[in-house]
Amino acid sequence: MKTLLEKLKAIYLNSEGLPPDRIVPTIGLRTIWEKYYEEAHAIIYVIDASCPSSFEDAKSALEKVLRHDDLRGAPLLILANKQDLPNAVSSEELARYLDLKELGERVYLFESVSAYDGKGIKYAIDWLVDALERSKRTELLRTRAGNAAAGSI
Ligand SMILES: Nc1nc2c(ncn2[C@@H]2O[C@H](COP(=O)(O)OP(=O)(O)OP(=O)(O)O)[C@@H](O)[C@H]2O)c(=O)[nH]1
Repeated sequence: MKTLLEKLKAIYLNSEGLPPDRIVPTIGLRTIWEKYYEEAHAIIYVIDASCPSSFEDAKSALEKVLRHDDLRGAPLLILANKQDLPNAVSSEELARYLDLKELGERVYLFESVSAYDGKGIKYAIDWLVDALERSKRTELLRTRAGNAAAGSI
């Protein structure tokens, strides 16, 4: 995700972004995910598409995220990352592997991307921006944020 965020900065802010070899690994972030759910407008779930042995874990972690009440109605973008690697599976294949049953009415997209060469990222983020513009959840979060700001004056 960090490599991807640097690429996003590079694409959307026209800045350089850290090169991949300057990005250090995060340790133990998963335990604090839930603290952010309530305020999240969307879910971006990044999967290493070059590593099928990790798909089962990725699937159960994502299913748990999708079951969480605090994320109800949040648009879901699932990124099949590392498409620059020859063994990476496509977003369609990944969708078949994951076979998510918890999608319900949720707006979602599986997209093939590479945080290294930038493939697919603009398309995916443009899709997300559009989904957010139509999202009831975003409307609700904005109203809530507005009320909180008004209350603090
Ligand atoms: N080939 C390739 N490698 C990538 C890509 N994106 C990330 N990586 C590499 O995958 C490893 C993990 O990337 P991170 O961006 O740190 O991913 P993360 O999920 O934040 O990882 P942690 O912080 O370690 O949990 C790093 O060695 C990256 O250089 C990609 O699109 N292509």
